[in-house]
Amino acid sequence: MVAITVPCTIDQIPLVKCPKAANAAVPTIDLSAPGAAAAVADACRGVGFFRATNHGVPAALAEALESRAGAFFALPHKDKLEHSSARPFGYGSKTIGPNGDVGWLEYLLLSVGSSTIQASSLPPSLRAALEEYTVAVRAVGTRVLELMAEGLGLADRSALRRMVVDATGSDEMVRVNHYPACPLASSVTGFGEHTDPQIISVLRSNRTGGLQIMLRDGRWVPVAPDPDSLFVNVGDALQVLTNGRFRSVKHRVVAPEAGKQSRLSVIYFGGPAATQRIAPLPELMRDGEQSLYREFTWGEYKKAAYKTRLGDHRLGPFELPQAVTAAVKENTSTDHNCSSKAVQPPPPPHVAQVY
Ligand SMILES: O=C(O)CCC(=O)C(=O)O
Ligand SMILES: [Fe+2]
Repeated sequence: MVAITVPCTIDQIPLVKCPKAANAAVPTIDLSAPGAAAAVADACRGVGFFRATNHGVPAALAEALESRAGAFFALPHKDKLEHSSARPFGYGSKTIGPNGDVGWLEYLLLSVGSSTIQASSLPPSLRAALEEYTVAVRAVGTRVLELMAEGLGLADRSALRRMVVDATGSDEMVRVNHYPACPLASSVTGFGEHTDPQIISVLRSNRTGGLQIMLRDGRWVPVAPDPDSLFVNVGDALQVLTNGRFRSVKHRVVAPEAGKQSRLSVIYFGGPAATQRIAPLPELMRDGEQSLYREFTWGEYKKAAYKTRLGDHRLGPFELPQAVTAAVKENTSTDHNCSSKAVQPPPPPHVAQVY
């Protein structure tokens, strides 16, 4: 990435440096089809990302949210700033987290408690649309977590779901990202590369692309937008719970170029309660298999992660030595042209922010 200096309204937003690539062949899984559990597990073992169809979220809910969120982002900047007081939650513009990450976007980051959005000051129609959508997307998260447990062969099909949707004090969030077309340059970072920290993320966007994922061989590839589908990605906590069987996928967003429609995405993040112990599920461990990570609680992870940058290797401090050796072997065998930190030997032990 190369930093550019542009007028202060943009500040210094890095460019994304990557050759043009064909759209990713994202695994597509019909959530209600027989065999969905095995397909989900395959996708999570592979790229760590899949497209979910037949997910049950009514199109009207997503469209209502899209139009109300669009109206919110069209408000004068000073009106939107009134919603930015409850950091890290609320409205944000161009800065992501407290540690210097910037992107060509504005967003609302909201905490979900008992299915309700914790943001009483939002315009009531937006809040209502967010709540309805959140209830529906949580149900998708529940179904996906059950399919994951089944696909992993866990006897207790509720083992993952219980950590997120059934747990008191679980760490669920909804984020609405708005990426206006960027008039000053192309390939401008919308949302810098990162992995999502939680257990799962469920994303929906409008018809404007920009999302890219990193394949296992280190290549960055664009994901074609599809407003009728939901995209699920494995988060860091799930990578640990499965002792690396499921892979937390690196992803990023490139801002739309001048003249293009804005990108609007809504992401549900399903994380556990602060006291939840995060360690490989004993039932998954084969005889003699060693944990790749030292045990931590979700609260410890978040605390460490808040101190770091978006693209940092946040699981690093929790990896045990054999995990680092395996990662070096994998990374040094890749060959590609994209600039990316993930194909370097693992960085020193520090972690990225949880946002
Ligand atoms: O806006 C997007 O499409 C993805 C954003 C993202 O990765 C995130 O909010 O964690
Ligand atoms: Fe993300």
